[in-house]
Amino acid sequence: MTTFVDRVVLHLQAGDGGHGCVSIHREKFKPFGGPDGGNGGHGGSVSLVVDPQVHTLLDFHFRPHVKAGNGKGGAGSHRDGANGADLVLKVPNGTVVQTLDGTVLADMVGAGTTFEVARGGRGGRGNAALANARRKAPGFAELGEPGEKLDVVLELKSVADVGLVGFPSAGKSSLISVISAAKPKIADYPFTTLVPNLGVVRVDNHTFTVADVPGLIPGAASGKGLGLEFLRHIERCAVLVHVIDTATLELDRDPLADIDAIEAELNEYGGLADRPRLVALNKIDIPDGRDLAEMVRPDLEARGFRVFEVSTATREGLKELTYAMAELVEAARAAAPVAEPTRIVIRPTAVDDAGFTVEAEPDGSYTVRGARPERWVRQTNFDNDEAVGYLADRLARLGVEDQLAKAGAQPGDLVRIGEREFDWQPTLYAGADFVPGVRGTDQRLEERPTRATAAERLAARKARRQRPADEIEAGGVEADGVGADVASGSEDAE
Ligand SMILES: Nc1nc2c(ncn2[C@@H]2O[C@H](COP(=O)(O)OP(=O)(O)OP(=O)(O)O)[C@@H](O)[C@H]2O)c(=O)[nH]1
Ligand SMILES: [Mg+2]
Repeated sequence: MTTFVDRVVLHLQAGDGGHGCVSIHREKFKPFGGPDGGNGGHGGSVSLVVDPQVHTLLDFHFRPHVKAGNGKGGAGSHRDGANGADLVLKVPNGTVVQTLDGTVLADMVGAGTTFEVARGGRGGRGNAALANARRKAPGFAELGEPGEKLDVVLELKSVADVGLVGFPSAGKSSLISVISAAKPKIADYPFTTLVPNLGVVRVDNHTFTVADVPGLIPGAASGKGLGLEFLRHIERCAVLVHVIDTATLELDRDPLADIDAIEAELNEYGGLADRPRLVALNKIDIPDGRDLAEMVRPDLEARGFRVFEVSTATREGLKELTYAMAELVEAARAAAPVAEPTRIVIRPTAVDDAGFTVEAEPDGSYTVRGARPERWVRQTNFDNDEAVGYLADRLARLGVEDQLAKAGAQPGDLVRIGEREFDWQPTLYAGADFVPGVRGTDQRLEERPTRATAAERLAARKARRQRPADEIEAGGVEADGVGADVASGSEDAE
């Protein structure tokens, strides 16, 4: 059995970043070589790209779990880990990418359009990269970040100039097969077409695309039959053509009733009222059909439709119909902006990428939100005290501690950053990595001298600078630059 696949749920997992390595260079007679732990490789990301050769989402239906490669860990002797392999998935033109709750992430139109859906985790820096003038041999490295993991819905909305609409078996697929090179399945049972067919039609020097979509039945707009799938494809067509079966044997159907039923569904789906429409009365090669077509023609014209009597079997009337299609398509193109060129969909970066927020929760705890603090927490190996100290320094330097204090946090309060919870113990000074004790431990965990925070020291320094010149002269030599604040570096811009 064929499955209708133009909507799939994909489970994506970008690659994890490799861990950074802790290593110290060893050489004979050089017991204290420098740190030489390499960085972890970045995790591979998952991207989608529009490929004109791909027409359905069927492949994803059979393979909904998608994972990009992990980055390799760093190693000693400054060896960086390899990056994980990126994964590029080919999708049909007109694929809409949504989250499970319906937020549109990307609307992929135009060959080559690319969208990075899941970003790989960053590789952790090795201890060589974390070393600086004061922290000469870090006893820790950063962890690799986990890759993004998310579920998305891919939905195909065909992009065609003309959409053929009509009841099942009206002859839509037959029509596209005779006016274009498309060779869809044609059969005398309803719902033969399950996946939309696109055809390219050339009339003189005009070229346009036509979409043959599944048949429509009353109730389609509320999901009956293949209704919504059908309507989704019509949404992007500039021109609609009603294909009507004039020779149906069903007693309760006639061309006027069919058009009413389909218009009612289009109307209920909404947003399609402005599309120009044509009516193709099909199967006039059958005598009863021709009679009926001639009978209803005046009624349809009275309603404002341009009517064409056609037969896909004998090809009668097709030339006039395709000319009229071309005319409407040209008019629609003239009215609409130029077709979108190939473009790259840029992932919207989180607004607060640079900053962070501190929020007091009703239960008395505090939550810190922000891309950087959350990433730093993910990169921290909590089994290593030195790494934890380094995290504390970074957070203090970013101003997280000051904001927590401002928000009213008291020592011992619960603070949440990303997926971690901490008992808040204010770090009393930042940039304190200059007293290496035992490797992998942080001295500050044992002793907590009461000293000014980084911000307080900065303010004090500014105040000193701003003192009038004469006062400084009178006051003698200023001990500028000497004091606790030498330590606050800026090596962690990242
Ligand atoms: N006699 C005659 N039969 C036709 C004509 N056009 C289509 N048919 C027949 O009508 C039947 C249905 O045709 P399709 O083209 O599959 O109809 P459809 O509208 O695509 O149907 P669904 O895909 O089920 O929605 C087939 O048996 C065709 O051979 C025509 O002009 N004359
Ligand atoms: Mg069909």
